[in-house]
Amino acid sequence: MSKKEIIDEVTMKRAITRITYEIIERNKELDKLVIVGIKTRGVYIAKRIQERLKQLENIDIPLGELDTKPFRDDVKTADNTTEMPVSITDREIILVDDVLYTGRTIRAAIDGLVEIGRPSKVSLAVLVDRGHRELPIRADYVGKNIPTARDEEIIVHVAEIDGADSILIKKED
Ligand SMILES: O=P(O)(O)OC[C@H]1O[C@H](OP(=O)(O)OP(=O)(O)O)[C@H](O)[C@@H]1O
Ligand SMILES: O=c1cc[nH]c(=O)[nH]1
Repeated sequence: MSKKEIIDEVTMKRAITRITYEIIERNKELDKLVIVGIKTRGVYIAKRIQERLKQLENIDIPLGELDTKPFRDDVKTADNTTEMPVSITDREIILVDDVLYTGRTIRAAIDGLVEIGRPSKVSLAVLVDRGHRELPIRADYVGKNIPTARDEEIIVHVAEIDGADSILIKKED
């Protein structure tokens, strides 16, 4: 097994900045947005986007933290640790995650959202799309498309949890 860095801190920051510019370009009513990070690491990517929107547009967009575990189709947990600071009904949600793979986490995330409100629109931003979808789900904003083999793994490190920002690929030898 080998682990190799494929995206460094600077390139990861640029990718998040580009996603933020695309969100600004495609959303004329920024004050309707709610950013929702998927626990765990999606929350930290969501916070970076929120900070960049504040720097670029001087706007405070509310940020929620979504627990998808109670809505999974494999191993479910009973308690829901979702934290949402505002009502999401009639708001435009930007769901944020670090990696998009099979799409099953996003399917669960949509269930988690509709349980607490009725958004007028839900879009998806991911730092990495590694392919291999098992459901008809696609991202609206993609930081990096990284083609992978099924037996590889993409590992996103964020400074807040892992000590530094970086994206690694894990391969079986
Ligand atoms: O498209 P999928 O096949 O559902 O895979 C993508 C999900 O897998 C990872 O979550 P993980 O469960 O490893 O949690 P983490 O964010 O806490 O690392 C990643 O953060 C995505 O949420
Ligand atoms: O490679 C993968 C697949 C799912 N989730 C990850 O974080 N990485």
